[in-house]
This record gives sequence, C-alpha cells and structure tokens, in this order.
Amino acid sequence: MIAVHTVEEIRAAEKALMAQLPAGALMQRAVAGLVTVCARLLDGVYGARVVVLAGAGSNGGDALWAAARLARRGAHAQAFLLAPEKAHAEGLAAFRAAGGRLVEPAGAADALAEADLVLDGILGIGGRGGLRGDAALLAGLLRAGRTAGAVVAVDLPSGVDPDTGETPGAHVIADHTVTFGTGKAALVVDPAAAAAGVLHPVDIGLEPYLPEPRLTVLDDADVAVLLPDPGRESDKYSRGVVGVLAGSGQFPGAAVLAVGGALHGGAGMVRYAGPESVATEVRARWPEAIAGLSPDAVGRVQAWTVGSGLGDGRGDDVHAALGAGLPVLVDADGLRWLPERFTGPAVLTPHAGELARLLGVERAEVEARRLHHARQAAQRWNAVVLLKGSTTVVAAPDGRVRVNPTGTSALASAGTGDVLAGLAGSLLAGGLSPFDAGSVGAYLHGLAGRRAAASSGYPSAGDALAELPGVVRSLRGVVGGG
Ligand SMILES: NC(=O)C1=CN([C@@H]2O[C@H](COP(=O)(O)OP(=O)(O)OC[C@H]3O[C@@H](n4cnc5c(N)ncnc54)[C@H](OP(=O)(O)O)[C@@H]3O)[C@@H](O)[C@H]2O)[C@@H](O)CC1
Ligand SMILES: [K+]
Repeated sequence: MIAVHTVEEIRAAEKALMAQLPAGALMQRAVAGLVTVCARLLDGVYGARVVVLAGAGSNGGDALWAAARLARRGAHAQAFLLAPEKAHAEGLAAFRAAGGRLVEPAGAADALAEADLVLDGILGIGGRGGLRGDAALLAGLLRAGRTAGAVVAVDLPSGVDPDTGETPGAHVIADHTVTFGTGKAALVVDPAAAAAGVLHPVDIGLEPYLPEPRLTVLDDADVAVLLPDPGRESDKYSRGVVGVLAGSGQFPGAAVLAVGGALHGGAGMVRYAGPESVATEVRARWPEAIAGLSPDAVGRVQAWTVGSGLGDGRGDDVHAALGAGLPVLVDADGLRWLPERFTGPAVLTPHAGELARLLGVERAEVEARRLHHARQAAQRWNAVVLLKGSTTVVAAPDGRVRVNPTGTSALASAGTGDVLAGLAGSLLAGGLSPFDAGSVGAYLHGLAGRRAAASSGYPSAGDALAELPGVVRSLRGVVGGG
C-alpha cells in the first residue's frame, strides 16, 4: 500500500522527527536516497553532466546537496538558481565546494541540451500555484524535449499542487520522481500524477510520526486480503446474490457485460431484471443467470447494480431497486435517478462527464480537480463515489480516498464501465463495504484491462471481462487462497 499524507501532516511529522536528530540529518537522509537513484539512472557518475534547477527552499537544497555528492564522484555539475539571493545556503556552499558551477540564465538552454540528468529542485511541498518567470520557461524547455537527459523531480514535479493533484499552472514533467517520507496526492492523482514519471519512494524515518493516511493506493496484497473468500461451508446464497438492473432494447450489450462482470465478482448468483428481449440475450451468453422483468419479480438479492445502458426509461424500476433498503451500486443512466441523499450503503460510478452533470459543473473542471469533485459528491450524496478516468479515484463520505493504481487506457472503450458496475456490485453483494467494493472492483478491472491489452493490443470490454477469472485467481494466490 502506498500511504499518502498532506503537507500539513508531513510538516508536523518532520518537526517531531527533527527534534530527535542532529541539524540537517533529515535532509541528508533524503539526499542519500536521491543520489542513489540518480547514480542508478546515470550510465556511470564519473563525467556525467548534471544540471540542477534550484528554487528558494529546501527542495532546492536537496538538489544542490545531491549534485554536490555526484560532483564528488566525478560528475560535471551545474546549477541554475531561480532565486539566487534565497538559495539554500548550506546546499549551495556544498555544491560550490564540490566544484559545481552556476549557470547564468542565458546559458540555461545549452546546459539543459547537454545534460545527462536534470534535477528539478525548483519547488517541493512548499510550492503553491504554478511556476512563473524563468522557472516556467525552464519547465517549458524540458517539456519541449530540449534535454537528452533524464528529468528527475526532487520530491514532486515542481509546480503541481502537492495535496490535490491539480496543476494550477506551468509545471515540470519528470521522467522520475524521488519522493521522501510518504506519498503525496500529486504523485497519484491526475493530472499532476501524469507529470511524475516513475516513482522512487525514499524512507527517511517519518512513518512513526505520521497519522493513519486518509488517502491510500492499494497493492496486490491489500486487494488479495479484501477479496471475498468462499469458504468450504458457503453456498450460493451465503456468497451473496446480486441483482442487475441494466441494459435496454437500445443497449442490450450493457446487460450482458454487467451480468458478466457480476458473475466474476464472487457472488453466488446473479439475478437480471429487464425486458424479455434483453433477458434472452443475457441467458444466451450466461445460462447461469436468473432473469425476471422487474426488481420485484426477480426474487431476493443482497445488493443491486443499477443503471448501465438503461437508456431513458425504467425510472420506476430504478426507484424500486434503490428503495429496497439494500446496498446499491449506481452507474451511468441510473445516476439520473439519484435520491436526495443515500441512507444505506451505496456506490456511484460516474465518469467525469456524468459527475460534471451531477454537480452542475463543466467536465473540464472535474478532470482538473478529480479529488475535490469526487470527495464533494461523496459527501453530497452520502455514498462512495468511484470517479472513473485516467486515475480512478474512490472517495468515501467520511473523507477517505483510495486511488486505483491499475488503470489503463486500454479500458477507455465502450462497455468496460458496464463490466465494472457488475463486478463491484457483485463484491457488494458478497459483503464488502461500499468503499472496499469500489476500490477492489476498480483494481481487478484495471488488471483485467492490462492483461487483455497485453494479449490483444486493443482489447474490447469482452476481452477484459474474459481476463477477470485469471486476475482473481492470481491475486488469491498472493494470500495462498488457491
Ligand atoms: N518535509 C520533510 O520531511 C523533508 C523535506 N525535504 C525537502 O524540503 C522540501 C520542502 O521545502 P520547503 O518547505 O522549503 O519548500 P519548497 O518546496 O522548497 O519551496 C518553498 C519556497 O518556494 C517559494 N514558492 C512557493 N510557491 C512558489 C511558486 N509558485 N513560484 C515560486 N516560488 C514559490 C516559497 O516562497 P513563499 O511562498 O514562502 O514566499 C518558498 O521560498 C520538500 O519538498 C523536500 O524536497 C527534505 O529535505 C527532508 C525531509
Ligand atoms: K521538485
């Protein structure tokens, strides 16, 4: 699991830890980690050309210290100071003492062009707002590919907002980010996360001083533990029965895909509610599914998945399913029938356009501020909100968030959302909380998409669905579930 903390939490932990350590020791831990990663990225430190972009704070200090250490190992180090009068004094002294040279603004483009490695130490967790002036120009040169070297961001790509994952203005796009102590939202939530490149976490001993994280990124082992485990005594009812209210004459495939997702999420039985013409297609593909015309007609279920491909109609059926007092997952067209506020367990699975409509804002605003809008909607409807997209964000009404790490552009195709709705609804029926069902569903779905992409290049929703059993099997193997 990756834990993510806020700048405020990091600063408090840093203060507590620093009180136990000699002055400067914490920065030297960070620098040691940074140098190790840089040395690994360089094809030999001796003779390598390293260019530092150093801002006014400790982020610049880290970068100058690291360049000093690389210079002592034979690197040719140059630094561009963005605020020369405020540059980190000890870092700059160390840099100079190691033979590092300062570059004038006029020489910056040439230095970058020849660099083997660029250390972005303009702004770290103290950064607010986008880059301005020379910093913005340098970030523009890096973005334009005017360096052949690897761009290594120190702690964060400069100019992104640490706590929100927003990019309020010009910012660096890095190939690698070496980050200290704990994760930051900007490293896992788009659009900022897209600027971070490969993450290299460096442990500087902050963990004992940090609170329980409100934002996390699950990994295989976390998800394996959360998966429902059908024990020896379980039967189809105890494994959970999920009702699927999806599809229409116009979109019958949505029902087929949602039922398919539901059948692969661990529930013991799937009951489909919908018109006979669609039910016929569902049964033809999934003979194990039971079908009825309406939520009332299908029989008892433990959770409902509602909305994929419903089209305009069936508001009464949606109300019946949402009013049954059971855990519900609401997707796509079902989102048009939301109650004022949920009083029971609920998951909403909008994409950015759907969430924008729900909140009465522009889609671009949701894309730019994914964390903010997912959290806002979770509180507004008292439901877990799974905002689909480049980084899927799962926000709970109590403020906890999980960011899904398995997302893939391979899943940006028609029908994949229907599979996810069925899958996560099935996990709900299996007894997972809305927060777990949403985050585990997104995780499995992403892995299935990746596997499908590996075997077919441009996978369809059906290809991803076909990979789900293998994904679940291999994850259950992680905890020895077999
Ligand atoms: N925490 C830890 O555990 C550890 C932290 N460490 C390192 O310290 C870093 C944090 O250092 P930091 O606090 O000095 O802040 P940093 O990001 O360097 O910049 C602040 C300066 O930038 C300025 N400024 C702000 N926005 C701006 C803008 N848009 N454009 C231009 N300027 C802007 C701001 O000005 P002000 O807002 O004060 O006027 C201030 O002068 C952290 O990321 C990590 O690298 C490690 O060494 C050890 C462990
Ligand atoms: K930085």
